[in-house]
Amino acid sequence: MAAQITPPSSSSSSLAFSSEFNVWKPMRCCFFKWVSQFLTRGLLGLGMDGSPLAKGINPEEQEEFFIDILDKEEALSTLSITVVGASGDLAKKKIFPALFALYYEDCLPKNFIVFGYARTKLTDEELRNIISTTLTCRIDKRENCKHKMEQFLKRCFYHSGEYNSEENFAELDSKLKKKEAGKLSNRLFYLSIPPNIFVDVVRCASMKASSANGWTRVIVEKPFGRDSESSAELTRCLKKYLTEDQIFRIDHYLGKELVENLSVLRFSNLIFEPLWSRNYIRNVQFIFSEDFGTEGRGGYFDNYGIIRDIMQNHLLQILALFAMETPVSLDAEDIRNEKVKVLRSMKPLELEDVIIGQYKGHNKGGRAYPGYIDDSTVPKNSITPTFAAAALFINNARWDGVPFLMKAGKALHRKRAEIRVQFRHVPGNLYKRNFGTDLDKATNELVLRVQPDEAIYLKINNKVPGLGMRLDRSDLNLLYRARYPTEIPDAYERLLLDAIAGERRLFIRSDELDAAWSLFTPLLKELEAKKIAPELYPYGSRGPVGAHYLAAKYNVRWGDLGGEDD
Ligand SMILES: NC(=O)C1=CN([C@@H]2O[C@H](COP(=O)(O)OP(=O)(O)OC[C@H]3O[C@@H](n4cnc5c(N)ncnc54)[C@H](OP(=O)(O)O)[C@@H]3O)[C@@H](O)[C@H]2O)C=CC1
Ligand SMILES: O=C1O[C@H](COP(=O)(O)O)[C@@H](O)[C@H](O)[C@H]1O
Repeated sequence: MAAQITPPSSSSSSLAFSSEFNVWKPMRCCFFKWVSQFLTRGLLGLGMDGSPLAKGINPEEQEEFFIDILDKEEALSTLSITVVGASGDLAKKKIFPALFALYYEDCLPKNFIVFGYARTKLTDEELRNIISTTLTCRIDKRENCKHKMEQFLKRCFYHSGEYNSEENFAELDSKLKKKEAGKLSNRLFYLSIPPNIFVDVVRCASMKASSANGWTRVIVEKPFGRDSESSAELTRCLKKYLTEDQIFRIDHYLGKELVENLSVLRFSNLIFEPLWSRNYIRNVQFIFSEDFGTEGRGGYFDNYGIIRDIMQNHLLQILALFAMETPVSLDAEDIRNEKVKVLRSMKPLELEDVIIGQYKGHNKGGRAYPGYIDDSTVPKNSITPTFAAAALFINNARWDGVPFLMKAGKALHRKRAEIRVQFRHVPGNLYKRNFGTDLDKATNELVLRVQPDEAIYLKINNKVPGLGMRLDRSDLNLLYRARYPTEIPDAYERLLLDAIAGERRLFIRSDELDAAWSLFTPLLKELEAKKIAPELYPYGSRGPVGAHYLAAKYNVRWGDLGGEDD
């Protein structure tokens, strides 16, 4: 009987010995052990003669043997990544730098090329000049950085074309083919473009620039529609040209280190999982704040607003991961099945459980900060929310009655994203009288600070050292920069690597998307139909007071506003 193999828990558990296994370096570094375990204990265990194991050679020789196979396979295949919308903000700010970081870390296959595609007329050299300004060696004081950048830029090319022109995509295809030089070609398209042209690009790319002999995948950026109907329509149109397996809907919050760690924390530590329910948890808070406004993205933002921009996707995805039942395995489908179940167990949001706000101009320290409607790309009478707070509930046995609060806002007093878990009071607490009247302040709180300054800390009650019996609140604090010397990779690096590996765990499946929209669509329609005016809050403030009333309605205090840097 073949021995049981446990796939690695990191990003490529779905890699199997299929055609996808046309081998590149990250698999070597990250999964070599698993690969060799599989081969030696699996295939070889089934009695393949001539194997290194059968020949009785040592582990180093085995490793060399497999690396040799991987090298041979790698030499025969290519990866072409086309960034559609290469002239845009996201491409420059995130995608090219993430690709370079992967290259620097030796995580891209030996044969890879990157193509920028957009309408703007640029030469290869001009694209290289533009992107070179945003490439950085992620980790300080790295050797060879300049040389690596030059090598990376030599692999970057540009093709100018219209987004709805099959002819222009056929030209791209010819250029790709030339560079791929007859090897097995895998092609990844990253749609870093406004959503109104997603379908045109997918149509042209799939018809004229799909790989003829390898895989073709498309990373789709948000927004995935504005509501249930438009999202379903987008999915329907994308599926005319692509299968669900080819579509990688990206939510970059799922690629953040602390979000990735949420499941590890919960499922690999005995102390958390037993507490993870209504029996011990009083409420959970998902908080996103930025200390800047829509600067430059007002045109896009005004059509969406903060609920669609942050809550319906980033915060809801984290909530689903937080609240899901234990998945059968770490496989993408098992995890996404559990997330869908949570989303489908939730009550759609109602107006009375939501408050919205919009930032207004404010003078501080002799500086004038503009209001949202001062943005030249925003209509003067806009009532689009730049802040929202909401209370959500999961109607299942684990979470019945527990408020899940979300808060998201732009132009607030600081930049922060965190998950806060507030626990119940200690029943019959022996030290009750030491806490004064405010027992809520004495409950435990677990905080996962997603950014900045990643940390996990647990607020506990502790005796102040000394002869008396005075208690205070202290933190058991896992501050990442103090504990881990390595730089944390950007979310886009992780997600790009996963898309290349065919790992779908951190991408949104279409039924997840439908369930997410079902929760928010009725509310969004009501807000728009009733033209509900947002509560104004000053740029750089802590947001509208309405958020406090909403929390108070459910006996909750926002954990991020507790003082002492919370
Ligand atoms: N920027 C960000 O921080 C984030 C962006 N996103 C999403 O990523 C995608 C890309 O974002 P971003 O780079 O900011 O977008 P941009 O507005 O910068 O657009 C990207 C490129 O698309 C082309 N383009 C822009 N508007 C139009 C239009 N109306 N019709 C046709 N082409 C157009 C332009 O290229 P050209 O004129 O050369 O063809 C532009 O350089 C969007 O879907 C956005 O929602 C998601 C998260 C964060
Ligand atoms: O998706 C989006 O995210 C960014 C915030 O991302 P972060 O990784 O910098 O926290 C937000 O500014 C933008 O409005 C939104 O579209």
